[in-house]
Amino acid sequence: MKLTGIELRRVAIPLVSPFRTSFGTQHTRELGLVRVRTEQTDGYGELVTMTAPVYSAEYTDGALAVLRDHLIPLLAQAAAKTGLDPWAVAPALAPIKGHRMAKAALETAVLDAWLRERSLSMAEWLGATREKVAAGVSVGIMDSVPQLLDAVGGYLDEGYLRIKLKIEPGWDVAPVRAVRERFGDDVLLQVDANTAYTLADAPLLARLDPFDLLLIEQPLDEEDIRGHAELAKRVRTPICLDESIVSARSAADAIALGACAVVNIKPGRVGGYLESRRIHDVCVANSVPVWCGGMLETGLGRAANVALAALPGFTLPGDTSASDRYYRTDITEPFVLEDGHLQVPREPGLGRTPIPELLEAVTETKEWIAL
Ligand SMILES: O=C(O)CCC(=O)N[C@@H](C(=O)O)c1ccccc1
Repeated sequence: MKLTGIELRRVAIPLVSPFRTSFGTQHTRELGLVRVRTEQTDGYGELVTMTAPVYSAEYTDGALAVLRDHLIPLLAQAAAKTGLDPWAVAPALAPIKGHRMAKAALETAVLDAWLRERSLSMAEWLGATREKVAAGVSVGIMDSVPQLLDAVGGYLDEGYLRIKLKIEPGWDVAPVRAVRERFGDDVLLQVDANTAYTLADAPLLARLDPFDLLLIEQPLDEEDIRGHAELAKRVRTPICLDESIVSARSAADAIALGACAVVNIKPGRVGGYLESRRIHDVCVANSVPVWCGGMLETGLGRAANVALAALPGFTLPGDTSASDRYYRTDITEPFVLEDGHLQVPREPGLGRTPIPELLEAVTETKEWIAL
């Protein structure tokens, strides 16, 4: 596949409500967009970095710079010789260390274009086995328990099949207890700490055990694999890793060390959808259930995540919520919750394309790089 140029955009989309996690509160989602132009079509990849490097070391302006100054020149060199297929992208970018979200955006754009040229859907190419995926929803830290209960009640009324509560020290046992007392024991419920605790908090985290949670997500520092393995011996609730899992290798290591019983697969965090499928395969081989995490993606990244979540090993509802969980207006045709599920796109490529006037309305900067 011959590439003719690449466009980088920085977009800023207002959130329908502030989203608070243990590392801060977001009012607007500032992310990047990569468009790869080939002789026949366009391909899109979403850059899921945060505005600041608070979830991981990457951040949007830095990722756009590394794309412009390092990753795209390398890709252009590889493409100039033999054209480019999706599985050749990661090897071409390997000389650059890290920057997995930036690499994921570029690889996904190339994959999208390659699929569109062949009228293949992402779901078909990945090996999806489902036509729709169960949708969970992530609920931020709130100012009060009553406010949280209103939010959870609203999402359950909308039909979400799983509730994920963000927690941090001082906002953990009480909100979980309140949700259980109000909505009962049958609601699928899990918590996400985003690395906010230490092993010394094991007794506190064990106080979550009576609430029959599906999992506790990333309680400790992303580099504390041993700590998670020790914590798993001191709490009954299954440990799930997010920030710690950056590749199939790190997933295999964490599983072998007993650091996690569940894995959140986030394509941007692990360098793209090809590596995501490898992590899925490693987890399935170890009987470790996986679910698809989210980075408040627009309909573009959301479409790819829904296709990924349709693979057989994704047995838990993921953070693949409807578009209106975060955005009043998505930049693509929105994803709509239907009986607690999202339909897996079967159109060529990601199955969603930006609506030009909506994309322009949220574009802060854009630049074209001819190849
Ligand atoms: O539904 C979504 O897309 C967001 C799910 C979610 O809570 N993501 C969290 C996370 O830590 O997993 C996150 C939010 C914002 C930025 C980074 C991560």
